[in-house]
Amino acid sequence: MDLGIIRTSSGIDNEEKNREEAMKRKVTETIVTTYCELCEQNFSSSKMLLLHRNKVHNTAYIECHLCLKLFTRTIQFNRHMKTHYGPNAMSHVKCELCERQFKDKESLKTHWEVSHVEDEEMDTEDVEPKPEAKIGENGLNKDRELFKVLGKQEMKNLEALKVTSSWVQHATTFSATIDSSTSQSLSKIDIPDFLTVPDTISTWFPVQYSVLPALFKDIQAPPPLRPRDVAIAAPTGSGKTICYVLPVLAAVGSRPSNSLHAVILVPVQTLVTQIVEEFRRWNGPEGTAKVVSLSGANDFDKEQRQLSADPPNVIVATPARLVQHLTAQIPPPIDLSKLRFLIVDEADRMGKLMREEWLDLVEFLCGGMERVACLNDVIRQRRAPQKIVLSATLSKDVEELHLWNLFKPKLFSATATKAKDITSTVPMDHISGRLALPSSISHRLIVSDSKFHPLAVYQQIQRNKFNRTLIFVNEVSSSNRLAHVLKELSQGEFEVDYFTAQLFGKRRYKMLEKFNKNPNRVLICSDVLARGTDLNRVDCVINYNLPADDKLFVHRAGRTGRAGQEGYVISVGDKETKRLFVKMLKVTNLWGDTVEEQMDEYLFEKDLERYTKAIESLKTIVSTNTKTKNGSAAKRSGFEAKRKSRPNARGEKPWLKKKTTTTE
Ligand SMILES: Nc1ncnc2c1ncn2[C@@H]1O[C@H](COP(=O)(O)OP(=O)(O)OP(=O)(O)O)[C@@H](O)[C@H]1O
Repeated sequence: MDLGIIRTSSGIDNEEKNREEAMKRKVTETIVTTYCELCEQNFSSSKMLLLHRNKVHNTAYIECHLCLKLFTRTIQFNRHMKTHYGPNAMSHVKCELCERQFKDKESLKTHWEVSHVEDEEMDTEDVEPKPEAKIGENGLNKDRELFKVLGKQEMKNLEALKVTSSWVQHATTFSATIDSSTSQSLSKIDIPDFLTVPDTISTWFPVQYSVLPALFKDIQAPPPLRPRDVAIAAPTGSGKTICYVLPVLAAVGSRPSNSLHAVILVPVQTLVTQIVEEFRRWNGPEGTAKVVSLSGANDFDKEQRQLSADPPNVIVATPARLVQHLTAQIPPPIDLSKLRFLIVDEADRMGKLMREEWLDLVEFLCGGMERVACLNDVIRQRRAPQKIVLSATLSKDVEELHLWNLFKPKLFSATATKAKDITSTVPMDHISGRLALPSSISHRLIVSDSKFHPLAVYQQIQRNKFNRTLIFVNEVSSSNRLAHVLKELSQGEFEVDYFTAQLFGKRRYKMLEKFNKNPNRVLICSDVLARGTDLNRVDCVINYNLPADDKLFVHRAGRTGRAGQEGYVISVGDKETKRLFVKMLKVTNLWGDTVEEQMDEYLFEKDLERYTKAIESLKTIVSTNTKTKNGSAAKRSGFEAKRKSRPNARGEKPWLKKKTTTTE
């Protein structure tokens, strides 16, 4: 026996021990990043999860044959191929057995040898004909319920399964339509007597009547462990804001302590001011709860001083500004350890990177809200804040919902609106099972030559005598030009303003206040106002440029027809844009009730003269602007030359120094 390899039993044991310790270390080190909603198993990477889902739950995935990345949805795979491998990336050779794509015949040949050759050998056996797929009692293909026997490779086309979380399927539903039959009287819900009901509120809307009792119950009789998180999916303008304003004020109470009770996060500044206003409406003039807004509209240092001098009970903020305050100084001036509510309005607008950008930090400062894996976690996190996420287009996608790390979530979802029922064949990608416009909104598409679009918009406003009109454009430049042409055409019939993200601070609110207070207004804006903004009685929303997707169409349209009032949406386009528009809206049947109106050239004749004058004056303005821009550039260079000609701080004129020639 070679002495070199004599190993005492202890030697073997040590090795075993080291190996076990290494395994334990590896297991503990693997950070659980994701888990399977269906069998609650944890996985160290989304790729492992996808493979598990494909193997155990038969959900399909598509693998990019070039970078081997996995996708659960074809649309993601196509987008990946187009962005990474060019527009014709998809036109590759396809393996007819497993339908995988390969960039050329060579790679297909190697793939075939690797993964199908043994099949051919196996095929030489006389394989009995495949039995008819037996359908189980739950309507699933019984074959698919059987696990594959190890060592038996069967490449078969897997059907994509729509994986929906159980809590999404068992939602508490309410009517999406707001009228006298679905609203409830105020006496049906007991609200704390220190809250003042605004005069405009006379009944509870369906979403409020469905959500408020559940949240008030968790406040009046707190459960032994943390209360269940809540998700709310209701159409635009259905009164979702009050669903969290009242519970937060009730939790703060009539004699508030100095601790922070609630943080409300919204995607844009305009919403911060609007929600603080809603708190003030219910909080009454004395205002027991101290509500503070943190956003780019205020000065950062002033906000910091206010937070340290007078700690608030409620913070309404944009995520970026909140993180700025939480990381500006250690310890942060905001104490999240006693938070009762963490609320995110327009949740689907926060984007996929929100967990990296702010959610992890906020959860860490709330005392840790890691994914609950056992009872010990539940007990340790019993003081964690209750999360409430809301949106009119909350996504149903399991991965997106998974990002919120909701604790035993309860979903409150609107049922289909009367006018927009959708057949079951339409892919339901949104929580409420459908993208829906409030039934009080009607949509009209004006098809005309693109050079007459401003004139078509003017004629629609003039013909329908809209009192307040919101016009959405996609570029800032078109808002200025459209505003100029409409001013020239209207000649004082109505006021035209334009609102873009370039407007800062108080000017935004002054513009909105002017629009809210005065009649006969037209406000041209970008999508910064598309979500959540609650403007006073907007009669009509005009899509001068098409929205980027169906969700944005719903949010833009939701600026009108709020609280059950009547609203009109007009989209302006030419034949090409109509084709794109129909394609975008047909999938979720938002195109269902659209009325199409063809505006031919003869309809514009009566205003053609004024229109050409308006275009001429616009051209002169644009050309003068470009001249001034060049001029200022020239001036700037002239200014540069003058600046250089002046003596420097030491009174020297370095440019006069003669170049000293070195003589050897
Ligand atoms: N019970 C009620 N009775 C009368 N008006 C109400 C009631 N609840 C809300 N409103 C009014 O309805 C309008 C829309 O409310 P809110 O902004 O909360 O809707 P929302 O669902 O948040 O809309 P969005 O999805 O666009 O954010 C507001 O002007 C609000 O004052």
